[in-house]
Amino acid sequence: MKDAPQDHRLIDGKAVMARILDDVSAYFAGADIGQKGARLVSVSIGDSPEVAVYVRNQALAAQKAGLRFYQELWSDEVSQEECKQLIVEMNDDPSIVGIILQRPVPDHINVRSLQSAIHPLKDVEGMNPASIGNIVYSDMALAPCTAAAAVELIRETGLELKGLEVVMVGHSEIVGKPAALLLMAEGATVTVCHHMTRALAMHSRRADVLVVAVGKPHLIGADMVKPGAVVIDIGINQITDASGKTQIVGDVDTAAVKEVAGWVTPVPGGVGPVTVAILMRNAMIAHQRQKEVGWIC
Ligand SMILES: NC(=O)C1=CN([C@@H]2O[C@H](COP(=O)(O)OP(=O)(O)OC[C@H]3O[C@@H](n4cnc5c(N)ncnc54)[C@H](OP(=O)(O)O)[C@@H]3O)[C@@H](O)[C@H]2O)C=CC1
Ligand SMILES: Nc1nc(=O)c2c([nH]1)NC[C@@H]1CN(c3ccc(C(=O)N[C@@H](CCC(=O)O)C(=O)O)cc3)C=[N+]21
Repeated sequence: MKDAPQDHRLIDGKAVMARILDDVSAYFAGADIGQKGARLVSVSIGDSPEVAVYVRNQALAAQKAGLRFYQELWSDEVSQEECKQLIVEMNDDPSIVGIILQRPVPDHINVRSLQSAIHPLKDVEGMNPASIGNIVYSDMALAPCTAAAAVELIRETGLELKGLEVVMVGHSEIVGKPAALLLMAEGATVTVCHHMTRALAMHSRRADVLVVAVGKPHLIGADMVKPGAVVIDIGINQITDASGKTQIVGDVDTAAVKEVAGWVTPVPGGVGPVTVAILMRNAMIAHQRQKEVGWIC
């Protein structure tokens, strides 16, 4: 059975997304975006099913936000140099407000070096090392989208993050590490767990807020959660059930955990939509900054 969205323990990511997109579309409706309009460009290198869902939702959200959206699909045989060259051309194109480099990329591509080639003013995903560096200095303007979405959803509960025990499970560059930094900046006491952590449950059971980004269905069961805690499920996993139907689930056993936790984000309908909305908000911030420095008139 599907979880009913009106269940008060489930945080409604789609409602949060709608609210953020309203603000962004009001901005772009009032902003001078020139004759060509403002464009967001998504770059995928090679085909990947997990990227396809994300890109589809980005295109829909961009439309709602009043942005044009272009999808570039580069061959998985493209060279590092060619990619860099194409990114430099996009940096110089005033009609492009932001560039998204979808992950994963093929093995022969150095993703970090390509991410560095995206100009920080166009880095709407906040993944350029310079942008990541800014969050160490607590400058959160262009923060990585999924990490920022996790913070946004915790705020939705009305809880003050200051002083709370937060346990972050997963320490990837794209999600876990930046989320831990953002949560620290919010005043939480953050413990970061990963595959070498001994006794994960011992840590997770102490958490007032448990944030999970691993990619393993049902990693977090009810016995691993403190009663009344906030559980933010970032995982997106495609599974095939007993009847052969494919389904998207997170890293948390939502049905069981919501009987113990105070709040849980559902998958789908939780972190995913808010991630996409934050990307649009980052595009708005990027546009404002590009105007301030005279990149666009
Ligand atoms: N909703 C959204 O917007 C997004 C969702 N995702 C989803 O989030 C999940 C994580 O993504 P991503 O961070 O990119 O994945 P990665 O595979 O890059 O990272 C997974 C992390 O989980 C850790 N880990 C692995 N096994 C365990 C374990 N048993 N206990 C604790 N930690 C463990 C790994 O640690 P170690 O490195 O030490 O092995 C690693 O830090 C995926 O399901 C992905 O699809 C990702 C991006 C955006
Ligand atoms: N550079 C980069 N940044 C990313 O943030 C990134 C990436 N690469 N590669 C792929 C993963 C995956 N990811 C998703 C984000 C939102 C949804 C999403 O909107 N999901 C909806 C809809 C699901 C559906 O339509 O079935 C939901 O959870 O409700 C999905 C997947 C971002 N990722």
